[in-house]
Amino acid sequence: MQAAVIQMLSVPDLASNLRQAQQLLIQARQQGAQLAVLPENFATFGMVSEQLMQAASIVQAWAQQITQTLGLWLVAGSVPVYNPTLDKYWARCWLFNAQGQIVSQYDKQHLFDATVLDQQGGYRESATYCPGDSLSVVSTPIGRLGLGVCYDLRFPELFAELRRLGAECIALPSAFTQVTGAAHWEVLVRARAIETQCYLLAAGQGGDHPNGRQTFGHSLLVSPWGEVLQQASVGEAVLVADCDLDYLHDIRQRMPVVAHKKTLLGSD
Ligand SMILES: O=C(O)CNC(=O)[C@H](CS)NC(=O)CCC(=O)C(=O)O
Repeated sequence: MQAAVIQMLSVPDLASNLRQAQQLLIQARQQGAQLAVLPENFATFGMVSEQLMQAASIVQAWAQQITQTLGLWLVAGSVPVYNPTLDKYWARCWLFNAQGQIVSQYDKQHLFDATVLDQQGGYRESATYCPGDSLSVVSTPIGRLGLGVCYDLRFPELFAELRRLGAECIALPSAFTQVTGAAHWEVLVRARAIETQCYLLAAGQGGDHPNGRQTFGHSLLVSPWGEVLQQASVGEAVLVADCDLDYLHDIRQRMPVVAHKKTLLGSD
C-alpha cells in the first residue's frame, strides 16, 4: 500500500494553506496513495496565538470533506486545539479515515523550548502549547500506524512504546528548524526507523516562511531497514512510497530486537 508524505511551505493564512494542501493531496491520491501525512501546523504556521482559536473547527471540517471526496486516509498535521483550562493549545494530530471520520488523535508530548543559533534565537513552544499524555496506534490501509510530532523525534522511548503497541508505520508531522534539521533530521528519522523496524513517514515544512522562520524541509519516507525511499529538498513536495509489510515482517523475523531486549539493571 502506498503512503504519501506532503511537504509544505505554509504561510500565515489559513485559507491559502488549505487550498495548497488540497492540491498536494489530490496529487498524492493521483499517485496512488491510500494515506497521506501533512506537516506540523500545515494550516496555521506563523499565525499568532489569537488567530488560532477558530482554526481547529475549520481545519476539521475541511479534512472531513477532502478525505471523503478523495477516499484518502489523512494524518492532518498537527493543528492547534484550544484547551480552556490552561488557556493554551494542544498540538493535535488527527487521523481521518477515507470516510471523513476521526479514528484517532495524538497531542504532541514534547514541547520545543530550546535555544537555537538561528535568526529566531530560540523557541518556547510551552508558552502557547500544553503537552499531551497518551499515545496512538491504530490500523490503517498501510498497516498499524503510530503518531508522533516533530520534537518528539528526539525521544526514542516514545517510539519504542509505539512499537510495543504494535506500530508498523509511524507518521511524524514536523517543522524542524533549518539549523537543527541540517544537523540531525535525517539521522534521527533513520535511527527511529531502524530501532523500531517501522516505516517512518516524516513530513516537514521546508524553506523561508513569510514570518521569517526558516524550516529544513527534506521530508523523508524511510523503510524499516533504514533505507531512504524518498526525500524532498525544500518547497512543496509530494513523496509516495510503498509500505511493504511482508518486507517489514521479514526484517523483524531476521533480527528480532524486541525479543532480545533486556531490562537494564536500575531501570523500572
Ligand atoms: O510554531 C509553529 O508554527 C510550528 N511548530 C514548530 O515549528 C515546532 C514548535 S516551535 N517546532 C519544533 O518542534 C522543531 C523541533 C526541532 O527543530 C528540533 O527538534 O530540532
